[in-house]
Amino acid sequence: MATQQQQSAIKGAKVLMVGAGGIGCELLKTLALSGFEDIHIIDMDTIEVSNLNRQFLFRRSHVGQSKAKVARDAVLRFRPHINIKSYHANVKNPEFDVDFFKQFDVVLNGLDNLDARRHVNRLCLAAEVPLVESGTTGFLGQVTVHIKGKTECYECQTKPTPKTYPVCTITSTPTKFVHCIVWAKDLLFAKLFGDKNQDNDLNVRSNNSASSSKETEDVFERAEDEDIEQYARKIYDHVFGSNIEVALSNEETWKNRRRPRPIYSKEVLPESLTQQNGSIQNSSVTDGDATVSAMSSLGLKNPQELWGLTQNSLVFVEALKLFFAKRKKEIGHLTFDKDDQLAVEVVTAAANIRAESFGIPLHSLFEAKGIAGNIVHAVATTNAIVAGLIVIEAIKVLNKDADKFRMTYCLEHPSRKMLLMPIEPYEPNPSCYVCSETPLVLEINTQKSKLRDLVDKIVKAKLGMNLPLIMHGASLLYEVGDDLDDIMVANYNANLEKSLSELPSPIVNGSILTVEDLQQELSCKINVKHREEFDEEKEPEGMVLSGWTPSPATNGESASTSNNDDAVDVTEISTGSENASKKRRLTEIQPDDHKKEAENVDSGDDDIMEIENPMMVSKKKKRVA
Ligand SMILES: Nc1ncnc2c1ncn2[C@@H]1O[C@H](COP(=O)(O)OP(=O)(O)OP(=O)(O)O)[C@@H](O)[C@H]1O
Ligand SMILES: [Zn+2]
Repeated sequence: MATQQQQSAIKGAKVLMVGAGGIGCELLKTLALSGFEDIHIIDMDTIEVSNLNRQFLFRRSHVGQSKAKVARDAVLRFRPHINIKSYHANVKNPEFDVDFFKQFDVVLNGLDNLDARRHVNRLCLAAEVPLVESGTTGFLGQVTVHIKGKTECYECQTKPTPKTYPVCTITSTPTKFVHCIVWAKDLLFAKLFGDKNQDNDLNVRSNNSASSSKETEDVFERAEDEDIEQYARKIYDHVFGSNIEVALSNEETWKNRRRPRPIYSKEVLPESLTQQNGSIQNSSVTDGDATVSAMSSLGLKNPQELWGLTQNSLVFVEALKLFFAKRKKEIGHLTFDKDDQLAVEVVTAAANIRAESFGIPLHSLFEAKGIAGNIVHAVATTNAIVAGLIVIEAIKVLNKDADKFRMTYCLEHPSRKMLLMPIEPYEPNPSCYVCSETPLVLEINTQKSKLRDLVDKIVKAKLGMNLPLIMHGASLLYEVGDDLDDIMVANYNANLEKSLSELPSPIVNGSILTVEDLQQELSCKINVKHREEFDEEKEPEGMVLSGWTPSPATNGESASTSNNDDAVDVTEISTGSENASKKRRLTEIQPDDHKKEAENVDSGDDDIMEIENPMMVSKKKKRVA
């Protein structure tokens, strides 16, 4: 039960919730039932059918409507007297500036992406408003409190980078199904349907020795009048047959490895598929229809069924045929999307054929889709627990109970009989470029790299700036904004195409840049070091940003350990219980105190729990005094 003091703090508080999805729905309900009376919600999305299983404020009739508004209306039905204001908008929009954030006593995040989390972190720091950050992945959950100057900010720690695989494992020596999925998605699918000019490590040249031309043909180019099925078979034979033979010819590679088996379409498919079930002539789809499916045109119904080599080969050829017959206009512009059925079919079938070739167990479309789309199925109970923890921390923030703040992990398996693991928050990282003044160091070839490279690869991608401004000494080299006149825009555009050393105020070795984001009110300094060469494999961006040193890892343990070996380029998932218990020992918290807190969140479900990943990092820092 909340004390009198807590109750009045809750009643008088003005809170901002960002995100009205899985966590957000639970959070809004819990806030309202806990006595909060002034709640603002920002969410940019509309409701989808797939949200309904866990975002319980929404019903089928709401599909297509604003999440923020429907969530508001649903809660007002059982708490009509409170004030809830909804914004169907992106939190990165300029109207949500520092002054907007300043009106709140606390900000509560229920987001699902790093970009928006970083943005809100910066606005909370600039506005000096406490932030309670949260995330869930399946059974894993995490809640953290961030208060400027007192605790670490959301960006004090480097976030686990997406899992990557060595190129040669993907192109030549896969040993796991996930390697086949990455190959099918990032190389084959990209080559077939993506931007033709993109770099691609797939061998696309025909090794037909009869071809005399020096520039051997790109097998993936389809001649205007080429029969679609023949084209699909040609691709099949090239990527699963002759490319494997080429790889096999390098004996060194296979000395200590199992040799793959080349597979050709004629071995597994009948001579002509046109009479088969699944001929596209029989399908009734309309041109450009994004719902076309090779599975349905082949009469395959169950996505959880394990297909053999022949079925996968049929799906592969049929899906290619459908892409060229029904979605031709999109070819050349597509990127893999887990919600695009035909794309998932191509990737599943191709990954399975490759897996067969390399002696790797095959997977169903359902499983392959999960791996390709980095899908970790959401667990409603984890969201409910996390929402409860957010409210507990928000109440402590409002009561200024700094010594009671906890970051809490939801565990999958009990650790010391606890499923919720509270850790004392850490103090700010003195070398964090976001909440301290530490300069960054950028190694770059100042003669070759353009200002555009710096803006895209560093300022936007790495520093997460939204409306950047770049200054060198007194010279303004670049800025973005609505109030710029045409001459300024033309100047900045011209600057973007210049190499750094050719700019009106040349950036050379030793230059110090000031980079600012006016909306986030974030400013940082970058010390430039000229470097001639970069390692293409290790430093593919051709520049290296450093100087932002994360605090040292705990006992040499890595930043996080994946518990989902099949997760592809997804932020790695930490094995929650293990990491949290290590942290717990470090921080020497008193179990009883925190157990009480944990028990305040009535999970009602002993089976659940692990840890959420978005912020899962190992660290050893001093505790907040
Ligand atoms: N920049 C942003 N501005 C406003 N809202 C955002 C922003 N980024 C993400 N969100 C919202 O955060 C919510 C996150 O909720 P959740 O993780 O449950 O995702 P979801 O999209 O509802 O579910 P799923 O991805 O599993 O289909 C979403 O409703 C999303 O619209
Ligand atoms: Zn920080």
